[in-house]
Amino acid sequence: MTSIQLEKSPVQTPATLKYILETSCYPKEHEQLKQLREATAHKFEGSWEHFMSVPIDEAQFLSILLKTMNAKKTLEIGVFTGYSLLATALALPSDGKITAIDVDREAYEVGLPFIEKAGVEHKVEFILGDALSVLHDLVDGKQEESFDYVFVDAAKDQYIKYHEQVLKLMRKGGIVAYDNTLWAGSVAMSEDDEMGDHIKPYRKPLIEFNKFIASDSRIESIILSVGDGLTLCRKV
Ligand SMILES: C[S@@+](CC[C@H](N)C(=O)[O-])C[C@H]1O[C@@H](n2cnc3c(N)ncnc32)[C@H](O)[C@@H]1O
Repeated sequence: MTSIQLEKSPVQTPATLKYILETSCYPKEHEQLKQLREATAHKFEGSWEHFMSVPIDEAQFLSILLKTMNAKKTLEIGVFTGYSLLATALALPSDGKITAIDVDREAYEVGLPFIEKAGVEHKVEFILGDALSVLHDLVDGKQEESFDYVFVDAAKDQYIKYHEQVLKLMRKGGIVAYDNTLWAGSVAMSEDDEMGDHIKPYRKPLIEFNKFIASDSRIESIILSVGDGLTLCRKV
């Protein structure tokens, strides 16, 4: 797992990231998160999906953020096997809720036993479906201004569209976190630079998203150099 995270980080040197993981992250990782991470690595070994879970340092950062802001009602867009979902559920109080959206139930079911073993499945409502249409349903279902925190980690070319709906759903002062906004460093490269085939298609949409967010006066925002780039937005 260490080597996967090292390949994934566009901003840390391998030595610095190894140091962060070994000194700060692995010793504090919840046992069920560790087991979920290992089960995911085993199930998807050798495939590109191997890289989809959020890195441990990012999950631990978000966990502290959730606790600091006393978040209770949360939303996750893009679940995969549930590493960020379980990290969020563990950070919420016992009456906290996380609505989790994904088109892939099979992947969610890989992580579900660990969510159950951690005793936090009662906080999770999994909704199978396309994120954008579920977001519209939530808006139509009168859930506006009710979410404290939203984590976005699904289709990278839909982020601007998600943003419009998410802003309606979030309360003032709420936080939305967008994952992968540095996209393996490609957002800072030129089109002709060498990059993997899986990186190219989403480079431009993410550059556009980053520009859009920087000029959106409805939020305060910052791109953090955590993991593959994490943009935090606070609704003003
Ligand atoms: C990067 S993974 C999420 C990783 C997850 N946050 C974690 O920590 O393990 C992206 C997920 O988004 C889902 N996804 C992609 N497009 C989607 C869409 N249009 N609607 C809902 N889910 C989508 C994929 O099925 C995949 O599980």
